[in-house]
Amino acid sequence: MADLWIEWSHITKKYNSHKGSNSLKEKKSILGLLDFSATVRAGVTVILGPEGAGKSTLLRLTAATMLPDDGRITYGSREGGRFIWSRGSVVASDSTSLSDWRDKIAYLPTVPALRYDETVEETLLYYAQLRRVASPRKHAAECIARWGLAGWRKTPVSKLIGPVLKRYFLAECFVKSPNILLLDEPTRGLDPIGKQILWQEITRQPKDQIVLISTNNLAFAECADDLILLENGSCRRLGRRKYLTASVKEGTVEGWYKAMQTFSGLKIQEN
Ligand SMILES: Nc1ncnc2c1ncn2[C@@H]1O[C@H](COP(=O)(O)OP(=O)(O)OP(=O)(O)O)[C@@H](O)[C@H]1O
Repeated sequence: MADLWIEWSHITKKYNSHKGSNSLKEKKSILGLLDFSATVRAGVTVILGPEGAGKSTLLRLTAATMLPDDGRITYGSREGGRFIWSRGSVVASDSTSLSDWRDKIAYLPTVPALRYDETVEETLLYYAQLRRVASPRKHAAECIARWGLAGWRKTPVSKLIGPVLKRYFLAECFVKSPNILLLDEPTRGLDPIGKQILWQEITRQPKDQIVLISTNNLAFAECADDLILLENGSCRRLGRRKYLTASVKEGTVEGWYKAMQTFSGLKIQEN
């Protein structure tokens, strides 16, 4: 898909939290995103920000697993039309539907919910077939090999644990060959080899794909073409990584993030 983009326009999302005992429950509103506006184009964009800044909220909304309270999200491409939706209503669409766009998205939440009794090989083949990739059997087998999952090929997914399970979930996202790949904290719980594979896989993705990654791992954020800095639910900075990092003497994402921190007291916990 050529010239793909996502535009978030004045997105606000609040969560309701109920505190106290059942009879005296106090309803409290917690800010997820506040008037968030930004646009990303094809390439790898890493979302940074302190704990609770709204990184996961942004990915959830973009994956359309949750509705914003306000604002609109536009998914667009030169050939594939345009799709704009806001609070669950379609504002404008060029012959595409939300489910058409969702089919183009693979999303890895921080805590994936689905666990299958089918084997690693069966599920990855199923997803390759579902996405109608060319030669699905070969595609799934290559994915298994690349993610170092050959030893678990015949293992039911429900029996995987730890870093191997994380590698499987990542392989599942990549096997779908999506146009839009959304990864929430992909390095969390991953072993060093898994991190290396992930880096290779991200950097070898087609350049017309949008890859959005939320991470607290500043070394890993060096894989980005663009960086978004979120603070208190809003976009504080968005720009090319190489220009942003060139503005600090270290020339690294970590150096740039620390420089931003000195102005606002941002704190990040690496994993
Ligand atoms: N399901 C939920 N119910 C209530 N509050 C929530 C929920 N999900 C997120 N929040 C709150 O919304 C705010 C933004 O959370 P979010 O998870 O989007 O931030 P984050 O930047 O991803 O943080 P982290 O780096 O800790 O994952 C936080 O204050 C969080 O506690």
